[in-house]
Amino acid sequence: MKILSVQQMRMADEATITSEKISSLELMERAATKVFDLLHNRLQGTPIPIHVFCGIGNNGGDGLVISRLLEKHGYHVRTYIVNFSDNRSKDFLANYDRLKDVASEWPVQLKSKQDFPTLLDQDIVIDAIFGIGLNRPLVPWVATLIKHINKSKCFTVSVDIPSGLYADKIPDDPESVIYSDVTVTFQLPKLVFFLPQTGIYARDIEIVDIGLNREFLQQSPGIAELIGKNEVLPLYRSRFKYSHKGTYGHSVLVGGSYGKIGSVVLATKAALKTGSGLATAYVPECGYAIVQTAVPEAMVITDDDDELSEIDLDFKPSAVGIGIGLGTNEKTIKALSNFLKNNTSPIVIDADGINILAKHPKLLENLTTQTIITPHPKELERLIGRWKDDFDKLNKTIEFSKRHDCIVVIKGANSITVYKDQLYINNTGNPGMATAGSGDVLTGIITGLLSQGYSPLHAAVFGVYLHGSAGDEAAHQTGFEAVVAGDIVANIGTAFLELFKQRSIPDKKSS
Ligand SMILES: NC(=O)C1=CN([C@@H]2O[C@H](COP(=O)(O)OP(=O)(O)OC[C@H]3O[C@@H](n4cnc5c(N)ncnc54)[C@H](OP(=O)(O)O)[C@@H]3O)[C@@H](O)[C@H]2O)[C@@H](O)CC1
Ligand SMILES: Nc1ncnc2c1ncn2[C@@H]1O[C@H](COP(=O)(O)OP(=O)(O)O)[C@@H](O)[C@H]1O
Ligand SMILES: [K+]
Repeated sequence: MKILSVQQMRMADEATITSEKISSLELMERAATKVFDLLHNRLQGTPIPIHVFCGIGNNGGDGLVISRLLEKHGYHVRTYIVNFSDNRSKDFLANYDRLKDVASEWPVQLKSKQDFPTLLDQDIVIDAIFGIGLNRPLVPWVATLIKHINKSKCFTVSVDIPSGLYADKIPDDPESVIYSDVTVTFQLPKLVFFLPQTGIYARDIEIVDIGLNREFLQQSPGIAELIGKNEVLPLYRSRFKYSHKGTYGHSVLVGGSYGKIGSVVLATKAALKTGSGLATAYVPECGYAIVQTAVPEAMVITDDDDELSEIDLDFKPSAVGIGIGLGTNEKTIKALSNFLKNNTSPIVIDADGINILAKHPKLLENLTTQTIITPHPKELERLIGRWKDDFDKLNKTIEFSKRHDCIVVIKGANSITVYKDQLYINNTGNPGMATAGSGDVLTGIITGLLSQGYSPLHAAVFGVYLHGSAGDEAAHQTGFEAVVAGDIVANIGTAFLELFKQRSIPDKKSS
């Protein structure tokens, strides 16, 4: 699913209004009705007090439509107008008039702190103060109103975007943004919902289709792509009946040091479980018995040291995953450096491999095109330097990717794969995956996909998706806390099966 910029969203609005020959007021009615339907569906007429806070722009206009529909359906509604400006939008005013016809109570005008209502814990708040039109810092009393709403324990539903959150930059004051329980967003998700600094405000997202012009949406380049099942299914390459293990490539996992051989075990298992035809672990001598015992399906090549001092292969691997548990001593740096100079196989670099690149940036010149680098935030910082905020982080990563023609997977809750200007935001995974060795499994999965002939970009995007999906399955079985990296490996198969699962249709009652 595409993610558009604010300007592109506004253009999509216009394109819809023109092509359908409808007014913006009708589009507002359509959008807000979708929010009402969702609420009504969940509340089923429950007489809970609902406080609808409306700004004076089109987000506020949506709020007024929602208030009117709630009133019509007998809900206990109180509407507030947050008068942060006299510049009321045309569609806000039209809906203001329409609300007055049905409202049992006149909307309450808020102009300062003295006007704030008391909110009880069990009440519901609809947040329609600011939408994607927020373009400057809040005046102090509106910031205080947002804090007042946050302080209450009301269940808060934000319309389109939590108020106080810019769609395209981080907030001026992190405390002056609505922490919404559910954000009902129009047509497409917003980039800020998936960044660590801003995703915290939109805990749960519901995307409602408001019928924006399909042609425009398809043609619009977007600023990022949200990766879900629909996006990865076309990437999947099926296996042929007359294939053999050679068809699916030979993965080589290079890494490990004394006390860190487990990382290579996890990655090697993951490569095999992802479908690599053959897998070889290249480890120091101390890892020999461990890998042979833990992964009998794999072959092992050793270096006669406790840390790798040479990486010498007498065959060309289909794919290489390198850096896991590697250590960063001088002889290992030399070994990696020599290896990268001569390597022409598709490659994933992780962990200490990244740390070595960060310390010796000259090595970046020797990377094969579209090398995949999979840093966690600390490793990324070593690689690209400090960033001001999450947007700066993305820009610096884009810059790095362009400069070195590499694919960078920024790992985290929503891992983001960056290739030049393109951002792919992953939507699988869970906090149970914040556990030792989880990243080693990802390296193995991506290597396994590369070995089967997936292009580097597809291997990265699909691999990150599968990894998260396997983690979701693991968490489903054990709960977040008990997930260990081995459970993610064990569920890679289920993650593949899940791709082809049809949604179950409820059984028809037998007559
Ligand atoms: N896109 C879609 O598909 C559809 C969109 N729809 C809805 O429209 C929403 C966007 O509406 P919007 O453009 O009227 O802006 P909104 O967020 O209501 O802000 C109001 C105005 O406030 C101003 N302002 C900004 N910052 C300020 C500040 N700090 N303090 C004071 N004032 C400030 C600024 O105006 P300015 O003063 O700069 O002229 C701004 O325009 C969108 O999120 C969705 O809910 C649907 O109805 C239909 C389908
Ligand atoms: N809260 C989270 N939600 C989803 N995925 C997560 C979360 N925390 C970590 N992960 C995933 O787990 C992996 C952790 O990688 P990494 O930090 O390199 O672990 P390790 O070095 O222990 O192998 C990444 O793929 C990351 O995206
Ligand atoms: K809002």
